[in-house]
Amino acid sequence: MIYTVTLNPSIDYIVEVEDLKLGSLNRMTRDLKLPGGKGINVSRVLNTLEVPNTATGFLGGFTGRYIEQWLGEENISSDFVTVNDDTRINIKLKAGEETEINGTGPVIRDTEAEALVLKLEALQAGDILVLSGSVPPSLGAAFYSRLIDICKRKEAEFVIDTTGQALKDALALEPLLVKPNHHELAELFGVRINTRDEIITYGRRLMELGARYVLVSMAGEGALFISDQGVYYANAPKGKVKNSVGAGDSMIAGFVGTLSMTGDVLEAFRTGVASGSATAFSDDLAEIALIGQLRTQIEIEQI
Ligand SMILES: Nc1ncnc2c1ncn2[C@@H]1O[C@H](COP(=O)(O)OP(=O)(O)OP(=O)(O)O)[C@@H](O)[C@H]1O
Ligand SMILES: O=P(O)(O)OC[C@@]1(O)O[C@H](CO)[C@@H](O)[C@@H]1O
Repeated sequence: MIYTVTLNPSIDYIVEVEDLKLGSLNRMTRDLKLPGGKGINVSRVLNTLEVPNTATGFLGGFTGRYIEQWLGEENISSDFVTVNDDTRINIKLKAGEETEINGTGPVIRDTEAEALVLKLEALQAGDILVLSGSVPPSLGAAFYSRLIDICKRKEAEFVIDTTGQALKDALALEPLLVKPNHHELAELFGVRINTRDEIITYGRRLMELGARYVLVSMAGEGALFISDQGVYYANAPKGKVKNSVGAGDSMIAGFVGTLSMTGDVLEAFRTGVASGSATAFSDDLAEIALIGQLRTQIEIEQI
């Protein structure tokens, strides 16, 4: 079974404004409230791909209830810890460019944190835990390490999509997959990356540090897949970008879901790229018809 963990979910409030004027009253031309948070996005795309999974993490208040109801309506299995404070609302402002304003997240009390730890004690050998997104400050940066410890003890696998020290700490614990974009990769090693060869050099470094599979996404420039079997490049399909929020999460869902169902890493890579692009070309997350259509446009070449 695949479990996704979203420690800091959100309602993504997507707001479109024609010509943003700071310091004035602006009227929205369109707005949309979507359930968000990286692990929740992964669960929604896994569900679209008909890959069994359960979403967990923390949800609270009216915003938390909105997300829970939405997931219920999509028949997504969920098992969140209910927290006292409201789940955050993240603003995704579209005014020509995309600007994001993310909340820090609610306070998570010790008893609430322990309730999640207890839920994850149910993990079994062979399960995959997808840990995605920011950690609410009240939990402390080391919280992911606690969850990974449970994984290791239960002989489950884990995927981690986070940044900075939390990602560095996780690498030594041998994640199944990490998926930085090329900017995050450069930031992680404190370098500038200008060429594909440099991306490969630092991507390989992630493997040497402990990751089994590394995906480096490059938005419209496609993606690289690095494992001990070699390095592969996939082009990104062409299309009109509507909303790239969640493209990276969709890529993780496509990769992990296909890998768990087929064991074929290159098919997993192809579905990952198609799922990421299908989300970039949609208002909400990827739908199955578009994922299928885009899969046929992806060429994978070994480098
Ligand atoms: N402009 C685009 N055109 C085509 N495909 C795209 C585009 N942007 C994203 N994608 C697809 O989504 C995948 C992941 O995108 P990206 O590299 O932006 O990840 P990310 O930065 O983690 O995304 P985000 O943080 O927006 O969820 C890419 O590898 C590609 O397949
Ligand atoms: O603040 P975090 O946890 O780093 O990221 C949260 C977030 O930006 O990530 C998702 C897209 O990947 C959105 O649904 C959500 O708003």
